[in-house]
Amino acid sequence: MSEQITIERLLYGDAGIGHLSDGRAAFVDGACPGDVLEVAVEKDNGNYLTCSIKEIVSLSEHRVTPKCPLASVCGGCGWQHVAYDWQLVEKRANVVSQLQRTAHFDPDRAEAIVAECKPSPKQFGYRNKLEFGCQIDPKRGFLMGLHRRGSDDVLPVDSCPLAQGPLSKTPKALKGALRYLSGSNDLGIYRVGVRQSARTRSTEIALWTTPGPFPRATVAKTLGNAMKCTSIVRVMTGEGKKARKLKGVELLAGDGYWKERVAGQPFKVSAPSFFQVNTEQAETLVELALDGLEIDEGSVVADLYCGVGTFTIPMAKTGAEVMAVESYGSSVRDLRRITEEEGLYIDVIGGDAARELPGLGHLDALLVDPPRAGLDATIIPAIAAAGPRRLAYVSCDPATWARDVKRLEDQGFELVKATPVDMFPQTHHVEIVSIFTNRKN
Ligand SMILES: C[S@@+](CC[C@H](N)C(=O)[O-])C[C@H]1O[C@@H](n2cnc3c(N)ncnc32)[C@H](O)[C@@H]1O
Repeated sequence: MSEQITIERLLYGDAGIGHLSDGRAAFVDGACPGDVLEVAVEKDNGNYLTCSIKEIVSLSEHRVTPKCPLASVCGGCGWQHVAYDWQLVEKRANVVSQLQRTAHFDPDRAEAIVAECKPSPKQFGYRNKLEFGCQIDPKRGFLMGLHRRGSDDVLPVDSCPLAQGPLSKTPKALKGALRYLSGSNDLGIYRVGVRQSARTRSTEIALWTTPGPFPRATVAKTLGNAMKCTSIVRVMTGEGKKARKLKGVELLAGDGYWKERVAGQPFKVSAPSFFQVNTEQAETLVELALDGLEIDEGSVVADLYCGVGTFTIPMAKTGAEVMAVESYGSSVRDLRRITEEEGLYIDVIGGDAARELPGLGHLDALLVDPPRAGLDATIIPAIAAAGPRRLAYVSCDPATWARDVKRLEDQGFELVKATPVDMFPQTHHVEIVSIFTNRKN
């Protein structure tokens, strides 16, 4: 049985939402706001229905033709069929809606606080990194590709239009070389990451493998012949559930790190370390956060979840006294190396942010940029106790961010500005730079 609906908006995901005549919410993958669709119910999830498109009655004015022929099946970008200006509108609307629903903001306050979404200078060709899943198929042999939408299956691809310049064409070259290398024996490669900078020309291939014998010289030679790169490394981790546990990094050829420049600042990044994938928009994040923190020479500040120091280094260059906390060893080592090379004094602390914060004493300003899960509940009172006059919270997940906004406001902070930044055009993802003042200061 099918029914006609109009799509009202996009969800924080790949689906659009409309309502059936009985009032129930219908989530429709691949829909665009303004589309009039004949849809069929595929699954009743209790408070919403998953529906599929049976027929397009009329197309929305916000629809465009996707650039990539695999856009409807690839898990990489679910919004390619939506015009870019409308993607920005929907991203901002998602942030406003989370403030209302999760942080219980009055609609007028939420609208006033959330700025326009900052567009990415590049709508395609913006990614400095591509990551491919690999598997050995009993019939087809070694497979490498992106993830098929809604599954863990590998979708073989030859190129990706989200990647910058020559990086977009690397899947084809790499796939051929790795297929050749894996022809006679399984090398245990389960993921391949390639980072390439448009600014420094540095290109690194990282092969993520399980431990075990590995023909290092042959792999280095074959990959080096397949594509121009400045570094090739093997990252060894545990197997299955232990895949997050890093067992070591082996240099196969070249530098052993990837080089990028953000706002003139060079960074040398090891393969396992996190780095923002849209370099130009990383500069927007830094600018917004530093503007909001209002720090200057002599301020005592901290950067929690600091990674390799995207925010830490510019903070230190203001002349402020900076403490930086990061739990991942590879990033801690990268930040210490940059700090030394730049001749900066930064107290780089390797450890858990919630555990380390109480030991940092009083702070004039604080920046937090946690992973998707947001802030651990135990860190919120410690942030209040540190007493920063200004707090910048950078987030990649509007739902956990809005939860934490509520908790921070309950502890005496006031959200004064939130700017969505589009780091990931053609996808539902959005980054938020939010600034809080401290009512107790
Ligand atoms: C979203 S990234 C941000 C990194 C950095 N601010 C940047 O922009 O490049 C989050 C970082 O938090 C680190 N992290 C995750 N959990 C942590 C914890 N409990 N304590 C400290 N750092 C943590 C991760 O390793 C990662 O480097």
